[in-house]
Amino acid sequence: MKLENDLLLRAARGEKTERTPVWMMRQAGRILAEYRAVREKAGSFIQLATTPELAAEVTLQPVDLLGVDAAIIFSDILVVPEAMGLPYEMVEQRGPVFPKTVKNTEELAKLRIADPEADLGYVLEAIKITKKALNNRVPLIGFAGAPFTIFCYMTEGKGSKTFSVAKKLLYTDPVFAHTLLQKITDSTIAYLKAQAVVGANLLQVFDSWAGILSPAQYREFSLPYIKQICDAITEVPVTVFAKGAYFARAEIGQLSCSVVGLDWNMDIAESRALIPHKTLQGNLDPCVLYGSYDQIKKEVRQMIGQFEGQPYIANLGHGVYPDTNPDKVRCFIETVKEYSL
Ligand SMILES: Cc1c2[nH]c(c1CCC(=O)O)Cc1[nH]c(c(CCC(=O)O)c1C)Cc1[nH]c(c(CCC(=O)O)c1C)Cc1[nH]c(c(C)c1CCC(=O)O)C2
Repeated sequence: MKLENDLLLRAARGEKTERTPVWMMRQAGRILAEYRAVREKAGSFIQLATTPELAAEVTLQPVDLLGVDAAIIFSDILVVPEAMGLPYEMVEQRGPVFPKTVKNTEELAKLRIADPEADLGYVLEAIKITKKALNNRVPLIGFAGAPFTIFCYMTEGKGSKTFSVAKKLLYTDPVFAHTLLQKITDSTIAYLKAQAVVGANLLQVFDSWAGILSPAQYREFSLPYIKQICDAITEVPVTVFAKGAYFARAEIGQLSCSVVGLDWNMDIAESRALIPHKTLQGNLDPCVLYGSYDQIKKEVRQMIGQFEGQPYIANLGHGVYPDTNPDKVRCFIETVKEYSL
């Protein structure tokens, strides 16, 4: 079925579009009172994420309430470790915690390759419900974490500024690290393919912790696994967003993905020179949305002007912060829509 608004997909394929498509990482979430109400009703983040009807409901909210050009399925990157046998908890005000972690060969041997139908059926069901409710209005984005970012959580057990427990393993036991990374990669490929089969129109890979690695470590422990994912996913376009990996932009540009996501530390002109043949996505500093309406309009126009001439999808440089005023978000989205390339 043809989508009414397929700007995102055409831009992802490198086609010229009548205007720039726009969506926001973390658009389905706490910025919206309507999200907070559904989350309240669900009882917890995990209840919400594992109840397909409710996950679909909050996925649709930003399309209806903010006017974005794509929906992104409401879930989390940490559902993959859970499907491999390592459950997580979401602690209020603190974030995700894994009661058990993986640090040695015995623990690693107990993990399975995720079976999407058996272990992640609730996400696939949420995608099906969302697709029906969207009724071809806009594309639906599916996603997964990049293997290195998932490795960080599975070994460290919680968020961290340095992820030094995870990084230590890269130096002390590279064989263990590669074996775990491969298991995560195999699980992720199966999961992303399953998302495409049930209707995801584009898949984004989030390497949120790429920036903690040295260029050499990134080349050894992250890029080869993202490459496997990009090569395996032939069903729909893929976006690679590697937060903080400014040093690897040229190599990321060589992957067989369609879109490269930029964070706000990445200079736009420099990024275009390094990645000339792909669609770029990004990269407004989410803190700009704390500014005045005039400041937001000025910054957004400046950003689009710098991307002009290359296929482009407007977004923030990372997820929107939960205390952002939704009216400022609407200003961001409207300004992109008014500025036609
Ligand atoms: C690293 C990472 C995680 N999750 C995710 C990433 C990669 C993207 C990034 O770098 O931000 C991805 C993610 N998590 C969530 C989405 C939903 C879709 C979207 O709107 O983008 C997506 C794409 C929902 C969520 N995932 C989480 C929330 C907030 C929890 C809540 O609503 O109670 C939401 C809406 C929780 C979460 N989940 C995670 C953390 C560190 C936290 C706690 C921090 C926080 O609270 O924002 C892990």
